[in-house]
Amino acid sequence: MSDLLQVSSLGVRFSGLTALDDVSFTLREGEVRAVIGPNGAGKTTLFNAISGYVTPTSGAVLLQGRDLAGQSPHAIAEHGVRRTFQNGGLFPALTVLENVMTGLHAQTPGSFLDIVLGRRHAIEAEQAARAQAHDLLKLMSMDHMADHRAGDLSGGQQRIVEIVRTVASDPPVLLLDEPAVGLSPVARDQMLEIIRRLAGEKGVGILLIEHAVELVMSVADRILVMAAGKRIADGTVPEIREDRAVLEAYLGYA
Ligand SMILES: Nc1ncnc2c1ncn2[C@@H]1O[C@H](COP(=O)(O)OP(=O)(O)OP(=O)(O)O)[C@@H](O)[C@H]1O
Repeated sequence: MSDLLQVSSLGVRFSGLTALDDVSFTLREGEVRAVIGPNGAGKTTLFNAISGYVTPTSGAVLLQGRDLAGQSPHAIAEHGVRRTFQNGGLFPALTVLENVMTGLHAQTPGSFLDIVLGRRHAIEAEQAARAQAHDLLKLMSMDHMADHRAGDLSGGQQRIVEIVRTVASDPPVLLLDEPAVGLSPVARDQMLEIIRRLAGEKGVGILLIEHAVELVMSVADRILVMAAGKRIADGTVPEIREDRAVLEAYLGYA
């Protein structure tokens, strides 16, 4: 599989504090890549720098060869690097299906006015979007919730719908910030399954911040370990389990 994203020597400094120090890694198509590290390691800063919410002080973020570093969050999302936030904000009064359709909106030709005026191409586009949203919900085993109001769903279900909405536009890269935090064991398993399917069946490259190490070990293909703004290890699950620097710096024993 080819590299989708190449992060090279990325650095972020906040007036005197180096929050991210010369971090490099790659993300392949269909790969689940976890980023772990103790509090203050720089994980959120890394996500913010990749998605444009903070401006990197140095380095590059190449998406399929094109450098996105320093562009606005909106431009980076348009290029296909999408992220979810811990409280992503679905439209609570809309149904699950309608929320997913809002994620397709950018791809759907035909303005609201066209739809209101009943113009044929707009109606066809709307029907196609509806069918596509259903397919996506089915792929994520959420189709039975399609007509529920988003505001009536549990927190975990809302987070799943937010992920479905985020991937509705087929972004090549998805950044997930602690998707499983606070979920029940059942919802957590469902979330893991969804992450695997997005990578395995849709080929999305997924970058995942997660504190629950056992969850990371069960879902990630490769793990980037950070401490104090630096990359301290990078490798497959067995490699990371054996890595001395990780055991010492992250897990706290020598
Ligand atoms: N906007 C900011 N201004 C100044 N310092 C910041 C800012 N954002 C983060 N930092 C600092 O940068 C360092 C890295 O923080 P960051 O939030 O990226 O770590 P993290 O690994 O995500 O931690 P956690 O697991 O606690 O969320 C910390 O020392 C933090 O205080």
